[in-house]
Amino acid sequence: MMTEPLADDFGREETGALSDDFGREVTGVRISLTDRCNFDCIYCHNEGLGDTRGPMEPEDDEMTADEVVRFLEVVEEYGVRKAKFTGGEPMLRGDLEEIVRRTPDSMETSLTTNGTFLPGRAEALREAGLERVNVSQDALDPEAFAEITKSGAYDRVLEGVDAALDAGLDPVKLNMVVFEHTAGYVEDMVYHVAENEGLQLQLIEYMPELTGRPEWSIDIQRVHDWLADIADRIEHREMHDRKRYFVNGGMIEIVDPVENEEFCANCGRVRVTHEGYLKGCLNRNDDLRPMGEMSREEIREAYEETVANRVPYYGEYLKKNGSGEYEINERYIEAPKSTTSD
Ligand SMILES: Nc1nc2c(ncn2[C@@H]2O[C@H](COP(=O)(O)OP(=O)(O)OP(=O)(O)O)[C@@H](O)[C@H]2O)c(=O)[nH]1
Ligand SMILES: C[S@@+](CC[C@H](N)C(=O)[O-])C[C@H]1O[C@@H](n2cnc3c(N)ncnc32)[C@H](O)[C@@H]1O
Ligand code: SF4
Ligand code: SF4
Repeated sequence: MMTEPLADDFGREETGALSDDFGREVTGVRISLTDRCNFDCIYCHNEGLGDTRGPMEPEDDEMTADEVVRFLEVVEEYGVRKAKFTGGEPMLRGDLEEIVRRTPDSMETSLTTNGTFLPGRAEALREAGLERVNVSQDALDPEAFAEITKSGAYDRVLEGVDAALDAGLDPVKLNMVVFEHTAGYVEDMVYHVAENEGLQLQLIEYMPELTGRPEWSIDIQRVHDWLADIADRIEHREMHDRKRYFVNGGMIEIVDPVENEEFCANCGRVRVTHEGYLKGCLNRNDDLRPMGEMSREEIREAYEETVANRVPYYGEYLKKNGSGEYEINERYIEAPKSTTSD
């Protein structure tokens, strides 16, 4: 089947974006607003920061709204045109609407959430300037959902998806982690998004790097092959070189970062932890860089250094040895380039 390149969806027009030594421009930031969560998904990587379990109350170490906005204003100077808010559960932040409202207008603003707090807040988020939302929904089955998320909030999540659609936060991407516990629900989800306007599906390959349990992984190539057979059309997204399959009018995107050098070679995002550390790669915790007291000058310095030190995880930070297995490139063991935290 013909695969068509997609129009640039990653804002690589003349933005003045910084590039790393591997020619990867950074045009997006992904900000964790908290590492607290009301779910306890069995697979959760928490954006590479460890366990989400713990108290639900706001914590002192979280960046304030002012700090988040200052950071966004600074990286806007560097051509960043996409801001993604995530967590933990970002909707546990009562000031999310304020943060979204104060996000620079030049940025496409989106949110990844478990959906439970969207009823009652989706409208206000839309009014504040949020453009779209990704909602995690791993199955169309309340029992499987409860087993995976350790929560009984299935109906509430469905209400959240409806609230987002009603508020015009579309397309709503349903995020489904594909692993042993969900593989049997992929087909249902594919037809679910085909039948429901405004929905898209994002099938995320289970990443065992930070969570352990490699035995839960399934071969994502099988899902690609099945979709390629039934798809009317296939596109490539510039971000991460992700594939998008169109089935009966529904769009299904596969996020397959595990041992995927092409994915890392097309990675143009810097992450920020809820505590205000810059992070060049989801899978690493040895490249965290504090932004000090978050003065504009400190943010600029830390951001420039972070971009300059980014390396593709698969293919450079990890390299294949003689037996074809990935191991840490000696360069990054001998000369760590950053302050290490946790
Ligand atoms: N390894 C790796 N995984 C990623 C990366 N970006 C996204 N993912 C995986 O995909 C999950 C879902 O991403 P989302 O926050 O919903 O958004 P997205 O797909 O990155 O972005 P949009 O499709 O533009 O909304 C993440 O939590 C990761 O598990 C990345 O740069 N590296
Ligand atoms: C860490 S959550 C944070 C936002 C929000 N709490 C949510 O669940 O959507 C962001 C995304 O990461 C995905 N995710 C978490 N752990 C993962 C893993 N081990 N492998 C692949 N994706 C994972 C989740 O499914 C979710 O879509
Ligand atoms: S809802 Fe999101 S942050 Fe919370 S445990 Fe699940 S994947 Fe992790
Ligand atoms: S370098 Fe690879 S693993 Fe790291 S954040 Fe980018 S795509 Fe993910």
